[in-house]
Amino acid sequence: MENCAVCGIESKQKCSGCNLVFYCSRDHQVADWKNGHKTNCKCYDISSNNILGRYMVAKRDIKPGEIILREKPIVIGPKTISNVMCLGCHQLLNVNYYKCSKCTWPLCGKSCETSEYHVDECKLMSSKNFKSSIKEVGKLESSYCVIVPLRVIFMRKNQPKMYQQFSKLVSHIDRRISTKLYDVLRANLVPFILNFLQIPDLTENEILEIAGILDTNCFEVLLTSKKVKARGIYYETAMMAHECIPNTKHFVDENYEMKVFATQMIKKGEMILTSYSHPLKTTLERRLAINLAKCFDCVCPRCIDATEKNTFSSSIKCSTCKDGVLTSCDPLTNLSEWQCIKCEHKVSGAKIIQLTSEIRKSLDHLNKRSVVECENFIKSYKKFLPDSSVFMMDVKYALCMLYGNVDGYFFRDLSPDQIQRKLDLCNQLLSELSILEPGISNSFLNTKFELNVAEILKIKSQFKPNNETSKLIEIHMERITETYNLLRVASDGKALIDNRYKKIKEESSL
Ligand SMILES: C[S@@+](CC[C@H](N)C(=O)[O-])C[C@H]1O[C@@H](n2cnc3c(N)ncnc32)[C@H](O)[C@@H]1O
Repeated sequence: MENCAVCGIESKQKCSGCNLVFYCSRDHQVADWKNGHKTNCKCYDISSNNILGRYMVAKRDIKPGEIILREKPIVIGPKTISNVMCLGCHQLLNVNYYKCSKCTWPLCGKSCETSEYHVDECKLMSSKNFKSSIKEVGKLESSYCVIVPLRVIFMRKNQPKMYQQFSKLVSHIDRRISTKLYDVLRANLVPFILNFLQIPDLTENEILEIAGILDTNCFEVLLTSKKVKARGIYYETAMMAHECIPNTKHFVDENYEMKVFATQMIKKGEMILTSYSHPLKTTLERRLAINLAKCFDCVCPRCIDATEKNTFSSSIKCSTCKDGVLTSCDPLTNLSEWQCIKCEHKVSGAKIIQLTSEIRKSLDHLNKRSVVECENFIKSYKKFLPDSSVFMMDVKYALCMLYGNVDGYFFRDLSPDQIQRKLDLCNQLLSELSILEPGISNSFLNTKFELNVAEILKIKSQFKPNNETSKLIEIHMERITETYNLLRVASDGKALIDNRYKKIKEESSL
């Protein structure tokens, strides 16, 4: 029993937000909320050290699936280089887009001329007689690089407190300033804001600092159902430090609200971590991308371990003994030699980089909607890549989703061999994902969902309906429902999941 935070008497009820403060009654809870608990009601603290800067730490044990925080962006808009998009609602546009009648930037329609995101920039640009040079869709446009910095500059004037918060974020400008991208920004973004828009009381350094903060801290805002592909600053979310095997996942909902949830148990005092990269990239790829985008060298437990927790997910098969796999002799040095764990044959780092970049290119061009192409990829690369390679896992994940869900491979079309193939792929993937993306990540849940789908299809294809098979199907259906409920919490594409769930429910009751 704890004491009520307001009157001190013994109380059982605790705040369901932070689980840390107790109240004797609803009235005292409401009073405390108004009195300041609203801003303190968090399950995390922000700490800092010399290496990470600020980072998030759990104030109490956080269970898998628990929402750690929700927040709206302090600024949102197009990426530095973007496909043609509406500056009002941020959806990608097709050929017949509308041009703002005042500033001529592409919009989805007249209604977005007065969108809260667009009005300030529209007023300023039209007063300067700006004409957008964007002509065609399907091309990446660099002129979008001015929009988010401009929105931050408006924040500086209209919401000074928020801007103060924004300016405390890291920019790594010292490292960025000598890059090609910042040469381009200095030559285009800076004169546009200072000379063309003539915004007063602003220097070149301040503009580049804003760009640096955006590049270091923005999250991708991806809403597949609404065709939105933008970036935004989520202040609290940005406090999470990086590890390549994180303990959280996040997604942005249709109101641009960020939700961060725990994928594993996070014990009191442990860091709350996100990944700035992708789990299905090799160590070299992840470390290079993080260095470029976030300006630090990752030395997390996955990166320093050449075997990546015995998954060998960045490894290449040894062409000498054909039995072992090659791992880097020093995973923190890009050009380090690689050596076979069985025959000790050595290969230069340059050769490994060349081979993996060729495989990456081939994967980037692969049509992941085609079962045949995905199966062919696996066949062709089997001689170079172990089953647990990130490239293989990527394609296997696509296949797990394709069997049963696409034209020519719907439930009724699958042969017993194809059902078994789906089952094997799901099982292989789950054992690897449980190490590289443990807990309730989207890919783990989707694979688990599809594994139980395959189990039901197998039972139905092998046995005549009877009490025993009905019971087995029921067990798998229960597991599917459990996974479906978690998936609905953990992702934004709810319609797609609902559809998959409806289909298997119908199939299992036939
Ligand atoms: C999105 S910010 C995180 C918040 C930031 N630490 C702050 O104080 O505002 C990303 C930056 O945090 C630091 N950081 C995060 N994770 C790190 C890690 N694992 N190792 C080193 N630096 C890290 C790097 O400076 C990185 O560019």
